[in-house]
Amino acid sequence: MLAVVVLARAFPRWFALLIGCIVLTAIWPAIFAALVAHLITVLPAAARSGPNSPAAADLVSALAGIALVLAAQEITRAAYEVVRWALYRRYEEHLIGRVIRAALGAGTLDIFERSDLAAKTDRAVRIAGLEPGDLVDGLSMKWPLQAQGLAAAVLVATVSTPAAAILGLVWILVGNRLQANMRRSDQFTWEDAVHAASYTHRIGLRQEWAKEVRIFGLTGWLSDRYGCQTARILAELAKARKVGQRPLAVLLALVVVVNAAVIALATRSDLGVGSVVLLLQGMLGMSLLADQCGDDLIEYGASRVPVVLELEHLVSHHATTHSGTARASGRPTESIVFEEVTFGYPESGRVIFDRLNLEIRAGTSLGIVGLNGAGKTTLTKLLTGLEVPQSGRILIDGTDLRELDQESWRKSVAAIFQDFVHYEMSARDNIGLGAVEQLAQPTIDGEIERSAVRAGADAILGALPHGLDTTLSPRLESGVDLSGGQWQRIALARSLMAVQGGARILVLDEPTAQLDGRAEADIYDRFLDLTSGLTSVVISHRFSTIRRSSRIIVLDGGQVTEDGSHEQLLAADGTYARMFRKQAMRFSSNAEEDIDD
Ligand SMILES: Nc1ncnc2c1ncn2[C@@H]1O[C@H](COP(=O)(O)OP(=O)(O)OP(=O)(O)O)[C@@H](O)[C@H]1O
Repeated sequence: MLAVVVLARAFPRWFALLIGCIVLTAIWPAIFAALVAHLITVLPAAARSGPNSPAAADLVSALAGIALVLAAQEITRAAYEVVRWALYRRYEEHLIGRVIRAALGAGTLDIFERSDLAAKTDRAVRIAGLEPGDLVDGLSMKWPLQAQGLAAAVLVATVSTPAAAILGLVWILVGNRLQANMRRSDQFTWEDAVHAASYTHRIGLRQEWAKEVRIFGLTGWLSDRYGCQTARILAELAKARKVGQRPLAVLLALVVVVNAAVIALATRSDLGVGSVVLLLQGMLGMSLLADQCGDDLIEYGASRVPVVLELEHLVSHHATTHSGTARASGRPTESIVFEEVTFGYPESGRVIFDRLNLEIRAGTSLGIVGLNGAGKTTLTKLLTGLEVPQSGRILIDGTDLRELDQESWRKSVAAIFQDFVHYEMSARDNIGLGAVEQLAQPTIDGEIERSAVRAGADAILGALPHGLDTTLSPRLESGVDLSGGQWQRIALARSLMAVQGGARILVLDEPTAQLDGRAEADIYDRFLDLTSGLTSVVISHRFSTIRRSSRIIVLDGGQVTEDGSHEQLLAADGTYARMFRKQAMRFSSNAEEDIDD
């Protein structure tokens, strides 16, 4: 019912049209039955009294009426299909759009990380997108049949009201029992078991997992596991279906008895032939009151709505606690200050930063060094507002980040993380999404090409078979794949688009790890040039990259343990100097040159 209310409120006019079509779909067969009964009644008199008699005229009118009803039925059916399809598409777009808006509206990553929110988010994202339009299809199947069943009951009532009432009651009881049986069997199948089985089969089929699945020889294991999971679903289904069969059998026996009783009474009474025909047609039609056609689709489609509403509720509550209204564009002009910032990921129990203090002057470049897990990425997530400190403040030109409007703050920040997205879209979109509001402008291709040149990605674009229109995915028709290093240059070009679009802070979290040392050095030389005047934060395990930053900090144990230029840190002869020397030795022996201890 809730899902129907959501549907009707979202598209009141289309919903009203659907109801109109359903009512017509039910009315035409009832009128048809009444006309046939009338035809049978007048037929003998018309045959007796000749072609010019009133009875013959009556017969012709009945025939014309039948022809009109048949035509009207076809027209209604065609209109019904148009309305059903339009409502289906609109509703799908509406509900999936609500999930996307809710998931993105959260702003921070809490909805994926906090256990009380993550499970609900995952469920909503997983379930809500799965053909919510089935609700419309189900209603479009079920309601016309129910309406036809009701119209048939009216026909029976014109002959005998008690017969209509008793038959109606019995058929409704049968319908309810069938529905209860179906619900019981669906409860098991729709949710987690199906999800688990579908995850298993996806492991075997996803391209990004294909190498590992083959190398570890998982094929047999996966198909066995999938087979077991499916067999379990089917066994549970069969078990669930057995329950409730006995009361159903009793009800069906009652249907036979009541129908037989009504027919016996009708043959004994002095009903005319027309009334008997009407009664029989009505009795036949009343069985539609118990029809289950469309029920599973309705259940399936309607089950999407509560999870979407729940996600919206959670996110709206959460979003208001984390977003302010102060304008962020143009900031920072002075500084970013971490003041006594304490942060740990929800659920982990581990404190990553304990009263961290750090000032980043606007317009400077900061390099961050630290061992794996020291909190480098976490620091940039706090800076970009993706995570919120448990205590302490992050001040942007003296204003608490929480007081800034988060949407405009995000526009001020361009960040490329280690796990940046490989969009299965055109090269144009892959770069242009850095400044999404410019994507529709006619000058966008020129801007994209400029960013590509700056990121050293122009040669990659030049080699694409359809230029910027080429889809960067081998999975899609005429799409191409890129190497890890080529993807990184594309991602860099995207971040430079964001800078062109007005971003004042650029965060690069090791997006060049797959480039060779020389290519990386080349990119960073350009990068520092291009970002001079902007605030940039670079995380890298390579000293050849990090040493180019005017200021470098070492993160250790949730604190800044060293702070200075490359030369100053070498002179201080601390952790940085030790790590640098170790890497320099490896580098000179042509080995891996990552920061590692
Ligand atoms: N979403 C998360 N939920 C829980 N713990 C997390 C999450 N992300 C990171 N962590 C943990 O927080 C700590 C800091 O992680 P972070 O990614 O910031 O380190 P890092 O210095 O960037 O490491 P690396 O050099 O390996 O990239 C690690 O112990 C990590 O396991």
